Amino acid sequence: MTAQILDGKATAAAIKSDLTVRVAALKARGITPGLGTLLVGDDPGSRWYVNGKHRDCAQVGIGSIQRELPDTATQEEIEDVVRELNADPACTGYIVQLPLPKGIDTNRVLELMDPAKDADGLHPMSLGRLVLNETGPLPCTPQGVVQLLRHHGVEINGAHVVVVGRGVTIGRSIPLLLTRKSENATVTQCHTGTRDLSAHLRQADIIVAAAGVPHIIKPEDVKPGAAVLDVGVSRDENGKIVGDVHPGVAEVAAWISPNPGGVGPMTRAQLLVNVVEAAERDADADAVSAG
Ligand SMILES: Nc1nc2c(c(=O)[nH]1)N[C@@H](CN(C=O)c1ccc(C(=O)N[C@@H](CCC(=O)O)C(=O)O)cc1)CN2
Repeated sequence: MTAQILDGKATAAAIKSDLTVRVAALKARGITPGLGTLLVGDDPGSRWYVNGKHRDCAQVGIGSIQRELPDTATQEEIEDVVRELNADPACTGYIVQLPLPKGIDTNRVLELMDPAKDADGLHPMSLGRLVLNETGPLPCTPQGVVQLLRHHGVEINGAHVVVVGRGVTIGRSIPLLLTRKSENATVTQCHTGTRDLSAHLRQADIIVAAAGVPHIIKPEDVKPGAAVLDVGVSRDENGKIVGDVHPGVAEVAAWISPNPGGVGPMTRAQLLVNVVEAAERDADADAVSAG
């Protein structure tokens, strides 16, 4: 068997094309959605991601607000920029690019964000809304995974999904999304404390690998016909991405997401979805209050 590709680039392009129409409709109502980003430090990877987010905004017609601080920035300096973005009327939603430099209390920064402007779905209020099944921004990478599966017609309803990893941006929240009634999956979450990871993986209809450990998912761990999503990003000595999934898995799985070109572009597309949905919610609320 050679797996079919869960094509994140093409799926993200389709989402962005839909968003272009929705942004034009907002502009016709006098509203231009704006995405703000705060980048602290000069990590080339983070800078690349942030620049990509602004390129995406330009593509669909969303405005950009780009804020940067050096890696010597103090907690107070970072929090001052967060307050400015909270107050900026041009900024519909924003993200603080993670990770922040060592010594910065990330949770304190995220908690200071106006939850109504949380474009990442990582504010405690947004995560709480997800637990309570309320409307709000969804965490971008986990929702990117769900959309990638849906777009390719991979059955999630009733599937046994094994998630490897428990990091805040992905592993922690993906079971919350997949166990909603609309998705209806059964989820096993594995992590560094899991005994016999292979035994869990072999039961999975869908594997979401977000461990950040190169090639931790081996062909012999995968049930023939499973769908395998590679969310892990490690780098080799030449800076090339090495995912969590061994290339040989493509011979066993029915579906596989490439890395790069799989979940990464979906993360960026979902960020734009969150901004446009926030602008649409604001516009509808304004229309109601105007009578
Ligand atoms: N505030 C946030 N910080 C971080 C998040 C996040 O969702 N919010 N996730 C990651 C980084 N990230 C988004 O910020 C991100 C990662 C990867 C991609 C992407 O498109 N990757 C490409 C390949 C890129 C390359 O060659 O290096 C792909 O997979 O095709 C987009 C966004 C951590 N921080």
